[in-house]
Amino acid sequence: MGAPAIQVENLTKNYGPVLAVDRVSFTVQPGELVGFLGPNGAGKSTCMRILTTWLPASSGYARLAGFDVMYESLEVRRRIGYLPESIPLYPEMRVREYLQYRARVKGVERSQRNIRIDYCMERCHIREVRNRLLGTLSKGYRQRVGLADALLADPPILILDEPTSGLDPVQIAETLSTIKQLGGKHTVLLSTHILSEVEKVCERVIIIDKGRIKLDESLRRISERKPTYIVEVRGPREAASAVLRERNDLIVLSERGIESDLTAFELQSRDGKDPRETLARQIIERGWNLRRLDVQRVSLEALFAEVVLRENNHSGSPAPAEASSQTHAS
Ligand SMILES: Nc1ncnc2c1ncn2[C@@H]1O[C@H](COP(=O)(O)OP(=O)(O)OP(=O)(O)O)[C@@H](O)[C@H]1O
Repeated sequence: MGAPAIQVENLTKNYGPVLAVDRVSFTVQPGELVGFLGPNGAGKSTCMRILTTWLPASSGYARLAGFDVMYESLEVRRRIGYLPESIPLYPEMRVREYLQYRARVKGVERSQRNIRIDYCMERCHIREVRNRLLGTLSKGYRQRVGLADALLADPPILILDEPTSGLDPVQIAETLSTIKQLGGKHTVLLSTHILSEVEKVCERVIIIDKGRIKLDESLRRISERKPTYIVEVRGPREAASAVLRERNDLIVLSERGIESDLTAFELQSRDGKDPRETLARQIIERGWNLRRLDVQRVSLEALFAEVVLRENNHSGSPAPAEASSQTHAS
């Protein structure tokens, strides 16, 4: 295998007394589509600015396509497309004119310029605004012009800082589908606040909080993590607890009284086998009632809650285990 597309080693950034990025290390292989997730102020934009050579690190290093961001910044810039969080556009320029200017700056061959511009406008759904002044565009269209700009020179690596910010739901769906199609051919590092976007588009997630990496795992492995079984039994609590704890194939993660004779248990299977049917039989055979028996798969939301929210929330309330359709991390 050649050089990783992105290699980050002990990257640290201080803004005066503020430690924004704290010894961050990760590697992204060519063609991977990685979600970079974290609450506000986690350090995502700072990392992305360092990776795109716009900001020097205080210590540590990063290499993109094998080139050092600090000492070989021109080589790095040639190989990346960057969509910053706020896009600096020239308000008096028209969309197509702006992309022509950007294609020139990026050194796209003259004979290829119009082909690339048309392709990127099509991909980013901005053909209909190609003659509009940038200053008159909505935030959603500005964002998509920024994405088209990032794609212009067909760079192998795309660094996208909140590409769906300001878009309406239809535009979000279109942009996510565009980004998904870019994976494989391009390496994509995508920062977002929205967990469901990562689930829809990415193969892997890196969660950063307070400048430190809290999780770096593929979504497939997350989905393969052992599920939790929720059982609510109406019957004598001590006896019900003893029956569940006697089973060698189960781990009782928690036990909580809901009413005087109603108890909720959180269980995990030791051997990976689904224990629901045997559990139901045991409970019914003893003449108790089974009010609830379900399985909760590990979701990104639950993991996010575990690694970020629980630590920040000193109330100690347990993390929710089920994903909602769209959850904002901040
Ligand atoms: N120029 C700066 N000067 C001082 N502190 C800064 C500067 N830029 C960012 N910070 C601080 O560094 C930390 C990380 O900020 P950063 O913008 O990288 O986080 P983020 O994860 O991108 O957040 P958001 O999602 O809100 O954009 C925050 O505490 C922020 O206040």
